[in-house]
Amino acid sequence: MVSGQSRLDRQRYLRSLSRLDQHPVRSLSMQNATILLTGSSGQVGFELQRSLSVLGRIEAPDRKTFDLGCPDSLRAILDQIRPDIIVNPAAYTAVDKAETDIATAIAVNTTAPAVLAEWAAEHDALLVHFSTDYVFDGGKTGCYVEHDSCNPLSVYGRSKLGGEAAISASGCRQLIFRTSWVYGAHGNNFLKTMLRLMRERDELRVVADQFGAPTSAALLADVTAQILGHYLREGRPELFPYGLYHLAASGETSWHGYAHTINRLCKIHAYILQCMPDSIIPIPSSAYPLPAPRPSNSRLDTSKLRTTFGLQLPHWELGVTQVIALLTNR
Ligand SMILES: NC(=O)C1=CN([C@@H]2O[C@H](COP(=O)(O)OP(=O)(O)OC[C@H]3O[C@@H](n4cnc5c(N)ncnc54)[C@H](OP(=O)(O)O)[C@@H]3O)[C@@H](O)[C@H]2O)C=CC1
Ligand SMILES: Cc1cn([C@H]2C[C@H](O)[C@@H](COP(=O)(O)OP(=O)(O)O[C@H]3O[C@@H](C)C(=O)[C@@H](O)[C@H]3O)O2)c(=O)[nH]c1=O
Ligand SMILES: [Mg+2]
Repeated sequence: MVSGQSRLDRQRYLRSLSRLDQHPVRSLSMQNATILLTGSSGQVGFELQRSLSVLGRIEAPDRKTFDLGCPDSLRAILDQIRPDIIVNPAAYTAVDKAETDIATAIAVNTTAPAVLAEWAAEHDALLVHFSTDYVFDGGKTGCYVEHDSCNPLSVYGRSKLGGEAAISASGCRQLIFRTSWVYGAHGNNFLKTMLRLMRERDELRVVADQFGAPTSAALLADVTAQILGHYLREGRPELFPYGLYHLAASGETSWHGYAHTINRLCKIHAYILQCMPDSIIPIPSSAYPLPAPRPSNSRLDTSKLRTTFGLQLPHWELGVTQVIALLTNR
């Protein structure tokens, strides 16, 4: 039986073939690829600058030059750089602030990706985009697969879903990686907040009823580079398995479990000499009210990505161990 999703994938595939008839396929290889990278000052963008550097020439304009908050200004820069691949980790990621700064969140997370996708469709470029577990409401039992229906609980989630939808509707060559709970040595994240709070406070209270997989920016960047390597080596880009993929580290935990592991690893590294073994208190989400509700289930099923590209996704604790070792100079 052909599922609704497979039918949609097939329709998109046929649409992309008909566009390829109109525009002859550009010859592309690792030697001559130009990659436009957005958000290079962010967690994922920082790591992508490293991992993509072996694949081609990277153009990484800062936000003054390439401001996703002003989507109308983007075409001129795209016409100038003429990228073969656009990699877009830039986003409005302040989940609570987005609840009141709605117009900016939508400009950056929905309208700008739509412009990038239109340009990519017109120029046979590939758009690589990142999205989030927060497109789901968390009500599912078990892991979310790519074609599960979305129902974001927050403005951030809605604006990111809008970006996905616009890219999908453009029919451009596209890879959308939905991921979760990103952290890295560079940039701001929950792991770094915990390290700071563990030094400042005697007691931490962390929600224990939201589940997902902390995913390192380095893992996202490495997997993206692996997959782009396939794309650049593929002699017939019309055969490449474009689409939406869940991409997260394996295993799962709660934010409380994550904080507990950070604390344990810090003890191993003797980073915080006065550790707080019993002072990370599990609390329900209701005891930690925030402007934007978070989904209670952020678990992403990554089978599609692993089987399509033949990749393994390491356990989340491995990346956390590495980042803590980096941050504590061990
Ligand atoms: N962080 C997370 O936990 C998760 C993130 N994601 C998604 O992964 C992707 C990467 O996230 P992450 O690296 O953590 O994000 P960060 O918040 O670390 O970085 C965001 C980047 O976007 C840039 N940016 C923000 N606004 C604009 C703008 N108006 N014009 C140009 N650039 C802008 C920032 O620039 P500047 O430094 O100048 O502000 C920064 O470089 C995003 O798509 C995000 O939605 C998905 C799941 C979880
Ligand atoms: C700092 C802190 C947070 N929390 C809770 C609040 C929240 O439910 C959870 C995570 O908090 P944060 O605000 O750090 O995380 P948040 O900004 O919600 O992280 C999200 O960012 C966006 C960009 C994504 O796409 C998501 O995948 C996810 O990573 O932990 C505590 O319970 N105790 C604390 O001391
Ligand atoms: Mg946050």
